[in-house]
Amino acid sequence: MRDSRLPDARTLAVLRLAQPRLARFAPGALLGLLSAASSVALLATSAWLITRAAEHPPILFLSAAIVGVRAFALGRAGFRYADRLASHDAAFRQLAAVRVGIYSRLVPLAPDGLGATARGDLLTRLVNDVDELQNLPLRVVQPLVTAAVTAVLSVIGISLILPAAGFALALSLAIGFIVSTVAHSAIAARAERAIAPLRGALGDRLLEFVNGLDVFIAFGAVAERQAAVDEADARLRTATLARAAAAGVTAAVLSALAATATVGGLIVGIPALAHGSIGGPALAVIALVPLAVFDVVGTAPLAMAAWRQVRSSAERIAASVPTDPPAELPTELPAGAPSRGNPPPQPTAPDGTVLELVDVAASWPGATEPAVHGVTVRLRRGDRLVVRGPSGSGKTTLAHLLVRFLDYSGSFRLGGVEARDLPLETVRATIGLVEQSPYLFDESVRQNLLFARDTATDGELVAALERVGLASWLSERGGLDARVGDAGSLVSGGQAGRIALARALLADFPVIVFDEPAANVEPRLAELLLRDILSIATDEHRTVIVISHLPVPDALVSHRLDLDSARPLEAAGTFDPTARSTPAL
Ligand SMILES: Nc1ncnc2c1ncn2[C@@H]1O[C@H](COP(=O)(O)OP(=O)(O)OP(=O)(O)O)[C@@H](O)[C@H]1O
Repeated sequence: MRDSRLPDARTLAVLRLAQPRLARFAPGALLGLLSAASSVALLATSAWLITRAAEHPPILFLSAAIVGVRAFALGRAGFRYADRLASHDAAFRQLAAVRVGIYSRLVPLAPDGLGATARGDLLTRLVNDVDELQNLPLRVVQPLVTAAVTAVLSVIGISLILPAAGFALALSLAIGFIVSTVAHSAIAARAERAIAPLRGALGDRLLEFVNGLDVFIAFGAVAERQAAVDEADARLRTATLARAAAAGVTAAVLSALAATATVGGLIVGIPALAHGSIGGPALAVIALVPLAVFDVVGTAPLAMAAWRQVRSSAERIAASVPTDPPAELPTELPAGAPSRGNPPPQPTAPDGTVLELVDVAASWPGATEPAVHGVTVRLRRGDRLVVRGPSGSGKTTLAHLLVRFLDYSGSFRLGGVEARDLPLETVRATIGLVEQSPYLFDESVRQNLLFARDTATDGELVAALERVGLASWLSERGGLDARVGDAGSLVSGGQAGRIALARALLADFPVIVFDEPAANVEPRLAELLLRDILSIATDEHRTVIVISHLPVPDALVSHRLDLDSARPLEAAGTFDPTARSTPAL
């Protein structure tokens, strides 16, 4: 059985991270215990008081109990409130640590180590599964501790009044716990373990549905995809219903056993009353206290159920990040290690070289063959390299290795320093990548640009937009507050490309790589965009690498690189740095 297995080491590490340390957990647990004890004491004192009052003793004999009832009633609510504050505060703080822990393990994988990860499922792991972990302290550990301590103290208390009644209470509590836990597990264990993965599947299908809506509408596949979402939703609902049914059955079993415990107390208590070994008020306590104790102990079977869900979420979180990142991804220098070369603020080697690749190759995670290989090129400040090659020849792969999304073999030097000896941050501050479909945030134009340099003034932002030919567009749209829409849906492909260019200029990368910057632009405007990119870069003495299948005039190009996958391995992509301005395409 799956539940009987111990969680594996990675799941245990996630669970350990989710459980607040003792100093934080103890105040909430103690307050919760005081609240539960107040509940039981309130019922015991009330039962004693009402029965004793019926005997008409002098009021003096009742005053302590009257004060007790008030104190326990107030204490129960007050301790419960304080418990909620303390235990939720501890759990939420812990969640922050869990989230930061997961993000810091995910970031080194992004973006190329997450290619095979379903984004909707990843989102539910980061949101719902992490949220589920708060239940470890709140709904698993604390209720079990409270239930166990309350049960033991109540059995001791009742045993002091009448040992046989104490034994009856202990027996019914044990039976109640075992029967309700087994019943709950039989009805809902499988569903509870399935809820987190089913939630992930639903998130995934929903995200796919929303993201691909235009394609689904165009191909008449909306109904089919909607059915897929409905099916995932129905499976999740079935599992949730099974969980609710199990909770209902558990509550019914516990109520029945609480009543049985009361009857048991009366069965052993009435003869004791007849023999005069206990009084009427004590009998009332023996008969009624089990009701309050079962109220508290009844949370234990639900805690076992919560444990199944917490464990399933912890397993999913542990599995969302591989133990060892794929070898194809770059590794960061060890923390605190000085970079083996000086970070190049002006990334120019003494001989004037900005960037040099010698026999460079790179592979995608899990691939058996390198996607690009044998690339040799040397660029100086202000050089403009145009890379071309057939589809699949490794142009995007080259762009990704240049910004260190992928690791490389061979030599890749930046300002004379081997790139793998520099912190990733330094490489990415030196080389900027403008991707084929540049991502625009659903924000104003201003925010999309400030993202590159948050200290820029409005004047600098407008100047950057003017520089990339967007001045009239900007005034038509009403200035920097204009929205660009979700993923740039309110701007054209060419405008998005220009905003991305402005962003790269503002970020002030000494080297900028453009991956098919004109891919989504009609031919005439595409040529104009390419021209602008290369001439602006020339004016600003930046080094520019443009991946493009479109012809680029010789006058704008200083180097060309052909990545022809049809060529033999040793000759592919080799560029002779002495041969400047090779024939135009
Ligand atoms: N994320 C990825 N995971 C695994 N393999 C990939 C990934 N992206 C690309 N590849 C593979 O790497 C090889 C090179 O792809 P790449 O995208 O670099 O080519 P490209 O020259 O940019 O093509 P295109 O002109 O069509 O954009 C291809 O065989 C491709 O299937």
